[in-house]
Amino acid sequence: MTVALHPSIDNGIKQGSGSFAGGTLACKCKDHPVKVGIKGDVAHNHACGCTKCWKPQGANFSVVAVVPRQNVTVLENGDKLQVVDPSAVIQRHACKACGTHMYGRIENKGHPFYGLDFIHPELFQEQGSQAPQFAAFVSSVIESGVKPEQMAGIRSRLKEIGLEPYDCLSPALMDAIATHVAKAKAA
Ligand SMILES: N[C@@H](CCC(=O)N[C@@H](CSCO)C(=O)NCC(=O)O)C(=O)O
Ligand SMILES: [Zn+2]
Ligand SMILES: [Zn+2]
Repeated sequence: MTVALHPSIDNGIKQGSGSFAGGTLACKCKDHPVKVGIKGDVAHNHACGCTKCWKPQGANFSVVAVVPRQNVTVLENGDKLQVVDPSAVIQRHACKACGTHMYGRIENKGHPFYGLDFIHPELFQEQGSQAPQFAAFVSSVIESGVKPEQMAGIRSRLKEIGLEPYDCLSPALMDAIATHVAKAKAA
């Protein structure tokens, strides 16, 4: 049996339509689900192995992407949201009843990714948003209980479905962070 990464990618990556206009994220509650509206498509969608990103039951990875914060609007049952860890860089607003993370927001204006919110595209009620592009924080799955000897199988399965595995973010995003830091130092 192949290793379970995440239900939305375990049967292969479904490409986005390229013209996704946005949609509605819904939490897992049957009654009074939290709904969050997203304008436009997501960017930098990736599988994330870190311990902080929300993973559906049984998954070793989350699937998480960014959108401009002004494109995110809580539509329904926002009273059920609470911040999981107020000390984290990404403030993840989760449903108190089912635990689903609805959006993660960076409040530190000096952070390289300030202005972007982190969301989980699998929660869209609509199809066609950007597909995952790479896998990040792969080694971090060990912190959630994966055995080091399972890592070769996990990395080869990620490659098999077309997600290059990285142990932090992708080179493009790491370069963007370093560029931001260099500019901040020079200023
Ligand atoms: N080994 C740690 C890594 C946690 C981590 O740094 N996660 C990244 C990526 S989250 C989405 O890509 C991050 O930026 N975290 C900031 C935050 O979570 O506030 C672990 O696994 O816990
Ligand atoms: Zn819920
Ligand atoms: Zn993460």
